[in-house]
Amino acid sequence: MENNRTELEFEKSRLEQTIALAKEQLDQARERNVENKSAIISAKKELRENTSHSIANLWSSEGFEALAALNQYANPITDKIADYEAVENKILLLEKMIQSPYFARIDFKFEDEDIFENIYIGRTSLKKDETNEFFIYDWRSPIASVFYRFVLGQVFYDAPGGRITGEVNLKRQYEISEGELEYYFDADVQIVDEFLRKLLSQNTSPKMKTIVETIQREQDIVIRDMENDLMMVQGVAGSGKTSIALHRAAYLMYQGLSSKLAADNILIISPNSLFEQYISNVLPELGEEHVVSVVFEDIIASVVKNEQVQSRNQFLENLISNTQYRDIIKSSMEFKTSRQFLEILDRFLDDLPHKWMNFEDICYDGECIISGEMIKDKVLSGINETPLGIRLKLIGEYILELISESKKTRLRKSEKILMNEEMLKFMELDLKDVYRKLFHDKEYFYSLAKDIELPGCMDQILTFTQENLDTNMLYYDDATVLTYLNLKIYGINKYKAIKQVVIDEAQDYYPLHFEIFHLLFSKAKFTILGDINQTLEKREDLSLYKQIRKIFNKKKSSLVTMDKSFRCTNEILNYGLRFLEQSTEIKSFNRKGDEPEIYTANDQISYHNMIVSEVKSCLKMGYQSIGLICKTEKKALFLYESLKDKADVQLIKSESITDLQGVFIIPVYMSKGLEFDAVLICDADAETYYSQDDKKLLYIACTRALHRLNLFCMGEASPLLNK
Ligand SMILES: Nc1ncnc2c1ncn2[C@@H]1O[C@H](COP(=O)(O)OP(=O)(O)OP(=O)(O)O)[C@@H](O)[C@H]1O
Repeated sequence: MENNRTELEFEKSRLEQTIALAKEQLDQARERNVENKSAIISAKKELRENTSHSIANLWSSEGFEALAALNQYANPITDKIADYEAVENKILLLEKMIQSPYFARIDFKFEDEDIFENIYIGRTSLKKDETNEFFIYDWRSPIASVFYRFVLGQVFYDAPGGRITGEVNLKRQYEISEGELEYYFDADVQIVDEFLRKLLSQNTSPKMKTIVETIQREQDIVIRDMENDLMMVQGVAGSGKTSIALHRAAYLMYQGLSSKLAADNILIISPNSLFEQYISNVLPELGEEHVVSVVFEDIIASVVKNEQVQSRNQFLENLISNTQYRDIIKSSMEFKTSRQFLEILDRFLDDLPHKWMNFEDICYDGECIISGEMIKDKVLSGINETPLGIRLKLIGEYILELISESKKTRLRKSEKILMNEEMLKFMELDLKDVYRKLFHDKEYFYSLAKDIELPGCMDQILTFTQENLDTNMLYYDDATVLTYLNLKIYGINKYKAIKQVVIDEAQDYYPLHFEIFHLLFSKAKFTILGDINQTLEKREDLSLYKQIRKIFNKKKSSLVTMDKSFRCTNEILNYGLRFLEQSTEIKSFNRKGDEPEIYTANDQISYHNMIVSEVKSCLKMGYQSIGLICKTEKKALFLYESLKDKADVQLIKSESITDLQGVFIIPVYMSKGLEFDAVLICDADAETYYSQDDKKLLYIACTRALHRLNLFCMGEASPLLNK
């Protein structure tokens, strides 16, 4: 008892000291930014006073001096602004730190020393400048890995200088809020599990949360991996893949301090904007504000310009809806993103300058400057070193030089543009037009596809694509192919700086997508996370990861499997398992809840009443996020129209961006990656869910629920619900 009291006193006093130090540094940082601010204002004034004339004259004969003068005044401002921003960032971190400086402590003794040191671990580090003493270690620091990976006893961790061994005789966890120590406990496996179970049984928040306090050993191994150029994770629903992806990005940033990795060197690729919004809090909470995140459509838009492209959500809506086009859309996507079609595309690319370009003689003032045959030779001679589009540009410039020479004077800019538009037009490639030709000339298509295995419905795919390409919209599958062709023909510089790419929900990409990632980020390292059981309208097995490995062809790669789900209760997880064809080993965190129930109604009114009554019960139970999942957007819209006057519900459509707090109606493909306290699968009838692919949708829908899951249907329940 006495001992406990002194321990508590010790912890309280340690917390006070830590907060006092953080406050001192906060005051200093604030002071510094007051100074920075006034320095920026006066430097700006000086710039205005001394350079206003020069800016106006920038393009005149004294332009260069004006520019130099401008630089002389502008550079100090830029430096001050950068410093101001860095200090602002520090202020934010310190403000958070004062509220809750650390969450864990380990007492660690280095192998060759006698004394155990108290290592406090928090979201960011705190060091006393005068003594260099660490009051808090960042959770990403090498020594902090001991907390995540070991219980008590002999331990080790890998530091930049090599492996360090030692001993741990205490592991303690804290709950500190608003600067007050709420409680602490000394951790052994059982207590830690209990702590985590309690944490997981809380209600979800509108945005994804960090998990720094409870990262599991196997998760930590992936987060900190620096050995592999390609790290792949196959993890069951709710096993923490997205959490790992984000914590890994934060870890890479921390590591980047020594390897000069900046925020714009990391790219996170998310499945859609809603998901992007859902995860947008995690990195800032971990102190990393600026990591860039994109969705695949952003990539398409940056490569295929000036086209109206069908969104992925629109594509999925068509793919999943039970319309006459469902099969052909699916076959077309599968084929166009397959290795077989890739081979055809590569043959087509080789063929472009032979078959699809007419090289004409270039004549100027009655004189033949260069023959078409010669241009063609030049194009073909360097085709392996430089992409075709770039080569054509270079040769175009060379021809303009030849014309200048024959004219014996330099061509003016306007003349060059005119010649490009008139004489060299045949050297331009309109890729969409060329791609259209591939599908319009069936005989040619089949000649290219010689010896390649084609799907039985190849003819239908050709006709379907022809028709689509004749519309104003570029369909998602064709836009993906055109992105590939564009990259092969022109290359791209935009993503040259990217050194680390993190791809979540990898199971939804096809081989062609991975080829595109490979072309875009040829020098980058990849972290790829997915679940072969959560595909949309496609079958996957572990060979997905083999394919990825083959496409990226990295020196060192690894595949880690995660089979423990942190999200759902036992009952929900077990219910979801019935939809998996392959027997998958999934462990739950042994959290208990109610068994999911199926409710059927014979008419619309009682069907809607049942749903409204369940929503009310969920709200009464205190659940803050409730997801009403429908198969498609069309069905979601219909349900919304029927319920909106009976309950406070919101509809999530293709491009909705919102906080997930409240009651939502959402199509299943948009619910991927998200989670809700309670889920109602609203259209679990036999007409809606019937195929093998639909089973995966049901699996995805069920595993969105943390605490409560129920299924509703009008008419006959889907036979897929039977075990
Ligand atoms: N180590 C952990 N400690 C606490 N919570 C965790 C941990 N790992 C995961 N979780 C929680 O489990 C839930 C699922 O995590 P996450 O969304 O990252 O899983 P996922 O594998 O990406 O799921 P899905 O594939 O179904 O989208 C989240 O609420 C997350 O906070």
